[in-house]
Amino acid sequence: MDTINTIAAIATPLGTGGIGVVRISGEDALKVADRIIKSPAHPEISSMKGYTCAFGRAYDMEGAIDEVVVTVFRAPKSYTGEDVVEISCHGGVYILNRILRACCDSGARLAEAGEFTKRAFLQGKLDLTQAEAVIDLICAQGRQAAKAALTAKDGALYRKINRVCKLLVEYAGHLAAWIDYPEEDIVEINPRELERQLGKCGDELENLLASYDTGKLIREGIEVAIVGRPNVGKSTLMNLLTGYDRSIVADLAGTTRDVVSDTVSLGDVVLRLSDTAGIRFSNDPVEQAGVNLAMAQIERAQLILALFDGGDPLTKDDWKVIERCRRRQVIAVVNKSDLPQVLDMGEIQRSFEHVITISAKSLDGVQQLKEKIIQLFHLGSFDSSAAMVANERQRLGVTQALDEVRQAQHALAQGISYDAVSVCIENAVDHLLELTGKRATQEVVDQVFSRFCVGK
Ligand SMILES: Nc1nc2c(c(=O)[nH]1)N(C=O)[C@@H](CNc1ccc(C(=O)N[C@@H](CCC(=O)O)C(=O)O)cc1)CN2
Ligand SMILES: Nc1nc2c(ncn2[C@@H]2O[C@H](COP(=O)(O)OP(=O)(O)OP(=O)(O)O)[C@@H](O)[C@H]2O)c(=O)[nH]1
Ligand SMILES: [Mg+2]
Repeated sequence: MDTINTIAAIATPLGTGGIGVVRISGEDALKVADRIIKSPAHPEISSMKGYTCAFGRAYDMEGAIDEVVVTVFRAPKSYTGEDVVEISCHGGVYILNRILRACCDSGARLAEAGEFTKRAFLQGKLDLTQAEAVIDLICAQGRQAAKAALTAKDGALYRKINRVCKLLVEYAGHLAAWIDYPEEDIVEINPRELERQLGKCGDELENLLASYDTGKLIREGIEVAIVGRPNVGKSTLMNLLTGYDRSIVADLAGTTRDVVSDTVSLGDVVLRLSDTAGIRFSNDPVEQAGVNLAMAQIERAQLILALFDGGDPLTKDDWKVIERCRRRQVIAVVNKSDLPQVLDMGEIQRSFEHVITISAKSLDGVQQLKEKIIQLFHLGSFDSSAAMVANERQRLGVTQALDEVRQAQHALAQGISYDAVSVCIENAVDHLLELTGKRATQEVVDQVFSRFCVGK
């Protein structure tokens, strides 16, 4: 057991920046600050009020480290619920590390990953789903993902789970009373009515699960492979979508060799794009290796943009691409619409459900391509202000709770003993309480916070 209960960490990214923050939390946070900060206006940081700041200098044994601004938060009104001191210094790796070391030499210890938020959880500031939303906020790459994470941080999922949980506890209590004191004057259980109520709880849990796949796409982005035979304009499209010269474009067939990847936001949607080598048979082992990578990318992708050259007839290599894309989520993109069109569109229409004609040169059709992607993944109907299940842990917990609720319903319908019904409902409650962390094992809690970075 660690005896030092005051933690410190660098809260900002370790790099060069305008300012950087070292954060201290715990009962000795103010004492630690007293030892390393000298502020002309506040000789004792520990006598500052909560939510106030002061200008000063940070010192260690060797002397002054930097000029800083110190912000004081007093328990319980802080992120962690404990006394917190934030030291804002100049944003350099050396200075940040030296101030952190000074904190540790003055009564703090290094924080573990996620320990600040874990303390907020232990102090009851957040439930586990809200803590998880903090990481999702940090990792959000687009508007929808950030909004959904903030909704969860505000407790939308927590409240929903809590509501269902309360109802189930009520039913379980009623059943238990009925089972234990059948001869007493307890309102009789109407199995049909209870079955109906359980059905409603089950439906709520089912609705939560329904948005999981779309939410995952919004959070993590869609893995998109841009493929096609050489010279159809894959790299040109890649550059157009990323907005800069990410890939080399040349009139030479076989220009792209490696997989070139980048992440872009198209409106609300994050695409994890991969530009690939043109698919054709080649005697050049290096080019062939690139083609193999392209093939592998097709297998991995959630969406394939299969490019064709509208200004050329279909070739054997085009057919290879068509074969590879069968039974996959594909948009056929017929490029170079600015050139006289000779491509057999009939064949393309027969081979692909979704076909978009564009010119990567003149940008014609690119907007339609984007809209098609949003439409294909049902991202347009995504409601980021609704409660939703945001990760595997939550999905599993809700699924297990739902399973128990459905079993309870089934048991009622079959006229199986109230004992069995009651056990199922109690199991469902257990799963829900583990989700919010009200009744979670140390392992579950540690697992959640192990996903955090140090300083959060
Ligand atoms: N400087 C700074 N910026 C930050 C944070 C921080 O800790 N420090 N945050 C985190 O890393 C986030 C903000 N989160 C916070 C959450 C709660 C409280 C807080 O003081 N809560 C009190 C008072 C609430 C109230 O007045 O209603 C409380 O919960 O009792 C502070 C920051 C993002 N920006
Ligand atoms: N006219 C016209 N030319 C285009 C268009 N898109 C790309 N090109 C040209 O087509 C040639 C090949 O483009 P790239 O983007 O390098 O083609 P690629 O598919 O990446 O080729 P590889 O990497 O060799 O497989 C270049 O000269 C581009 O300028 C278009 O929409 N219209
Ligand atoms: Mg290329």
